[in-house]
Amino acid sequence: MSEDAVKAMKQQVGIAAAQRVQSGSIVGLGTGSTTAFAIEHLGDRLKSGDLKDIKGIPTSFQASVLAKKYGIPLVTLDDVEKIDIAIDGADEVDPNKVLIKGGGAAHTREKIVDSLADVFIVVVDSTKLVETLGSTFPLPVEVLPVAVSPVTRALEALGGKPELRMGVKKDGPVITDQGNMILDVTFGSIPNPAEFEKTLNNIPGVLDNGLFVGLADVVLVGEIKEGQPIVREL
Ligand SMILES: O=C(CO)[C@H](O)[C@H](O)COP(=O)(O)O
Repeated sequence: MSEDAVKAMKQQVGIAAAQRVQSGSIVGLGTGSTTAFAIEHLGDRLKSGDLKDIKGIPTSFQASVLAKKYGIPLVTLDDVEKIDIAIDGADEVDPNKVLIKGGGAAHTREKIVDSLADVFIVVVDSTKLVETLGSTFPLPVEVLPVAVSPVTRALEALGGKPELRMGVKKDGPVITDQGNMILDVTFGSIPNPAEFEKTLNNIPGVLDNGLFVGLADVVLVGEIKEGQPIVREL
């Protein structure tokens, strides 16, 4: 599939999710290129007056920068008791709406925000749909820098092949918004994600992993049909 086609699907699905936000809502703002289209569209709706009085809770510096660019007022988790709706992308989605996230190294904060939302909408293009999790994308695990070596060994003992994520246009490892590091772990497949999510998070030094189990309420999928981007619900 061409880059332009993937971008068109991401844009369409981002816009579709932003259309579901109602005035007065507290909105969790996810991270990534698909959510960026949703944030932009929320800004457009605020500007046109179609949407009023929303407040965003960003899941990363990226989301916060985009929200400011598009005029979305921001609040923190200390300011609100609940989040009405969260919109976030994913790297893999299985038929049970279980996700792998963390391609943007933001999954720890994303899980906090997405799990607090009354409605969590996942926005993906059709290339993200898989039968078995872990088959196309390694599982990101956020790790305290001092624990990278022991956590690497623990992940290997669980059958994974961990690789320290390295920066692009930066020498050395990727440092997350929280000051930690990311191990991208290839498992080949993850047949029991609910149990595995807990097993991984029990390793001392692991902050959180990219498995999102039982959190997604709605998955919107961007597809190309007869040459045009369309959106359907999984
Ligand atoms: O989990 C994420 C960031 O940590 C992203 O939502 C995920 O990587 C999808 O990104 P994109 O929309 O750019 O494909």
